[in-house]
Amino acid sequence: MTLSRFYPIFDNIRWLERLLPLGVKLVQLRIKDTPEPELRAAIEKGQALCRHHGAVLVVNDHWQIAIDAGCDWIHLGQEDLDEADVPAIRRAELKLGLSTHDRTELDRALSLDPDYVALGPVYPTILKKMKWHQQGLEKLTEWKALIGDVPLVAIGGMSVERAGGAYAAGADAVSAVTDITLNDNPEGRVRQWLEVTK
Ligand SMILES: Cc1ncc(COP(=O)(O)OP(=O)(O)O)c(N)n1
Ligand SMILES: Cc1nc(C(=O)O)sc1CCOP(=O)(O)O
Ligand SMILES: [Mg+2]
Repeated sequence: MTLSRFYPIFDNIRWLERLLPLGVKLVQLRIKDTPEPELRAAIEKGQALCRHHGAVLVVNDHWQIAIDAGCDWIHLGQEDLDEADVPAIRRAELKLGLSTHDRTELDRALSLDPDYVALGPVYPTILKKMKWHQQGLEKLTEWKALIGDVPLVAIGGMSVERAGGAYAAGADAVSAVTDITLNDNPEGRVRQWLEVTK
């Protein structure tokens, strides 16, 4: 299965309603601090919107709701893995993307036979506080050599202008949040992303 090269991440379904019609084919719903009924409804709606637009939805963190809602993909970080029932995720035939930041995390991720591995933050990110400042493009090249055919996602401080460097360094897909959501014209920015990633 080939992962779409552009992989934006949003924190609510209003972004999906706005941007899926432009042709985004892979998107993550990363919803934090939201009570269960609202969260479940958002994931179900996100899945329906993605199906309608022929896009793939990746649900961040909430693996049980993703299973219940019949979703196809889940993304988990290392702390999420401490709590998640990976065999249940596999039994439900969800594809699994995993975050990595160092070799120990990569070894753990690879032991779980992931459907992609994400490396970040490639550049400094303003979205969340992290103990890693920036990994750099060289680390993407190192990761790609280590993971072989497993798709590699570059995340953290990515922009339209930086995407080419990440692909050249070995990334198969590039994720972005604030490059789109803080842009004065998110629709225009997504069109630029689609142009550089086609
Ligand atoms: C594509 C992608 N890569 C990394 C992350 C980060 O996941 P995690 O470390 O679990 O942190 P949170 O996003 O849950 O704060 C991601 N979500 N997506
Ligand atoms: C959610 C997330 N995870 C990261 C990691 O390195 O695991 S970096 C990141 C934030 C990405 O946002 P932006 O594109 O605005 O920098
Ligand atoms: Mg997480």
